[in-house]
Amino acid sequence: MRLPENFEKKMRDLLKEDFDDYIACYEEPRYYGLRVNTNKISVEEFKKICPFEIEPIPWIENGFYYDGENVIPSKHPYYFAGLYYLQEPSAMTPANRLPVEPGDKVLDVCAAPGGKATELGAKLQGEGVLAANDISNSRAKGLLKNIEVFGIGNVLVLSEEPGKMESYFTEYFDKILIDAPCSGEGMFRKDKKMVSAWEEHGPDFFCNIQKSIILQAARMLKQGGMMLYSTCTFDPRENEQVIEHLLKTYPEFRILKIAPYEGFVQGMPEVTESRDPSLADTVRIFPHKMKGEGHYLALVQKGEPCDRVKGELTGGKGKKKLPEELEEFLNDVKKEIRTDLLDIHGERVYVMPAGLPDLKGLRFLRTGLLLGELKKKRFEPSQAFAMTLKKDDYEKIIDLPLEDDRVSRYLKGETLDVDDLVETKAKGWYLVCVDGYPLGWGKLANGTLKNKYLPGWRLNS
Ligand SMILES: C[S@@+](CC[C@H](N)C(=O)[O-])C[C@H]1O[C@@H](n2cnc3c(N)ncnc32)[C@H](O)[C@@H]1O
Repeated sequence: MRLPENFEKKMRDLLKEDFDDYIACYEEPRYYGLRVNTNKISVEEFKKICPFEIEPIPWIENGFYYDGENVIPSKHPYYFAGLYYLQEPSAMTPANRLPVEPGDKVLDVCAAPGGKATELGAKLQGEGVLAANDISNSRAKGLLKNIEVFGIGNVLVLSEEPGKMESYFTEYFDKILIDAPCSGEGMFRKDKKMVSAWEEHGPDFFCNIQKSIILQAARMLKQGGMMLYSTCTFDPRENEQVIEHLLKTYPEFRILKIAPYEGFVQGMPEVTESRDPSLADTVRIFPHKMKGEGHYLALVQKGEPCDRVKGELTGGKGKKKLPEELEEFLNDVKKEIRTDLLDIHGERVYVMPAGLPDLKGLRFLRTGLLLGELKKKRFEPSQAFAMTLKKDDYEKIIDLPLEDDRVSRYLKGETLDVDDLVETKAKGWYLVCVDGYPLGWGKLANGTLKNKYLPGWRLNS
């Protein structure tokens, strides 16, 4: 593989006697990873039903290697059910090592396409709020889709400059992840195009952006809150030196230890001016030391640790009178929908996360969970809502086994005959599942199921 000369020289200086092992890795195949959505299925259960061979990623409890040269997990119905996300193994580490708890207010500053945001959202287990932002509007669309497939409803999806968000969210978040835009040196083996991108915009270009973003994020973090900074690059200017910049500007921050793994390499205080020894508690992932492509992580805390104010975040404005057609639909929903948090904008009905500040003026792709739309005298539930449900959360289910060819026909958008599965007179909105995991809606009449699977998500669309 062709690597730029100045990159090789830099890596030789950085790695010294390890350089030969590192460079030899470029002759090896890349690693493919899959991360289980623990919001929908336990790891144990997933191992039982996984239709292809997987091998545990030793430092990620819900992460597995798969043979990416021979299987395509992105075409499998379980992928459409949001049971897993495909992600390079070292890229699973940042969201895994940020200690998010249910009820936290969490920000992912550079979130698209959602590899880390989906894990942060799963860790919240429906409590608290995930604000997932990406400055690129087109990339934020992919982010929204991945968050919806994962069934994360307590969410804000934004496309903003972090500098603009600051005044809305000053010291608001308990946990922040910054997976910064970077020169991508750790991705050269995975994606050869990264090499020419690096030649165009290298570490010097990115380190100034990273230094701005980390300070902007720092101002949105609560006292006692934790922030994890990560990149998929090796250059010290984008890693230890960015953390040094944060500590210099805001001395109330300190570096925390990251839950260890034998393959992790310590951060390098010697590549900074301050030589602060606590930089050794940051983590470097190198492909010659463990089975992952490459990353850098630093976990920091602002001020002294303090308990999150537990309990209910302030809710909506009391019980609301709901439109009849919505009430009727909700009769079939067995899980609690907080009607005090419902927000109706024209036809669209949302369940908002509790305790949000006024967000007017920010660019959003989604605020809260889109429950569905009020059409003339009827309510149409959304695809996103279907994905947040478990099989037992809804009264009317069509549960197809994986081997049933109606699974792929449903995912392709076809109308299905299901008279063998429902009573003759059954009708209305049905939640279609594969092996008990919801895929989307269908509308039943006379034994025929009209396909309501979201057109843009269909198999082969
Ligand atoms: C490394 S990628 C994020 C990958 C993502 N965290 C994941 O795991 O799927 C960096 C992202 O930062 C976004 N970005 C670039 N500059 C930004 C800025 N100033 N503020 C917020 N996001 C930015 C890019 O559009 C890009 O999607």
